[in-house]
Amino acid sequence: MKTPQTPPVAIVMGSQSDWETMKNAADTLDALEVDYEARIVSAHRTPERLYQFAKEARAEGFKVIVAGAGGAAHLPGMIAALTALPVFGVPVQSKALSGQDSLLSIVQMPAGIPVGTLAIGKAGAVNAALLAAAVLALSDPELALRLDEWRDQQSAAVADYPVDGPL
Ligand SMILES: Nc1c(C(=O)O)ncn1[C@@H]1O[C@H](COP(=O)(O)O)[C@@H](O)[C@H]1O
Repeated sequence: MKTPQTPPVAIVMGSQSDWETMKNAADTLDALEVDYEARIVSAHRTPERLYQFAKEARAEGFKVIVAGAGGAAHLPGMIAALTALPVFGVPVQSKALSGQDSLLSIVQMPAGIPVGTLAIGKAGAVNAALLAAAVLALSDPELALRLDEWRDQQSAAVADYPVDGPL
C-alpha cells in the first residue's frame, strides 16, 4: 500500500528487472497492511542515489529496509554500511549463476555491518517482508495480531492429505 507520508518499510532493488522477485515482498506487506515504498537504487549504476537514500533513510522515517539485488549484489551491504536501520537482503536469482553469486555477495558481511540474508528468489522476498513486519510488530500489537492471523491462514491452507486422498 503506497501512502503520501514516508512508510515504515523501504523496498529497494538494483534494477527494474528485480521487481518480478521483489514484488513478492510488496504483495506480502500488502497482505499484512504494512505500508512501503519501492525504489530502484544501485550501488553500481546510481551510487549517489544509493548514498543519499541510505544516509537519509532514518531521517526520512523509514524503519526497516528490504534490499534485493542480483549478481554482484553489493546493494544490501552498501546500504547497511551507511545506516544502522535493519537491512534484510534478498538474493535475486541471476541468469548466469542461478543466484549463488547474489547469495554469496550478500551473506558474507564483515563483522560489524549486518545484513539479514534471506533465501534466493521469491521465498527470500516473502520472508524478508515477514521479518520486516515482525520487527515493526514489536511496537505495534495490531500488526502482531495480523502476523499471527497470516500464519493461521497459511496453516489452514495446507491440506491434510495429497490430492489422491489418505494413504
Ligand atoms: N547487484 C546489482 C546492483 C547493486 O548491487 O547495487 N545494482 C544492480 N544490480 C543487479 O544487476 C542485475 C542485472 O540488472 P539488469 O537486469 O538491469 O541488467 C540485477 O539483478 C540487479 O540487482
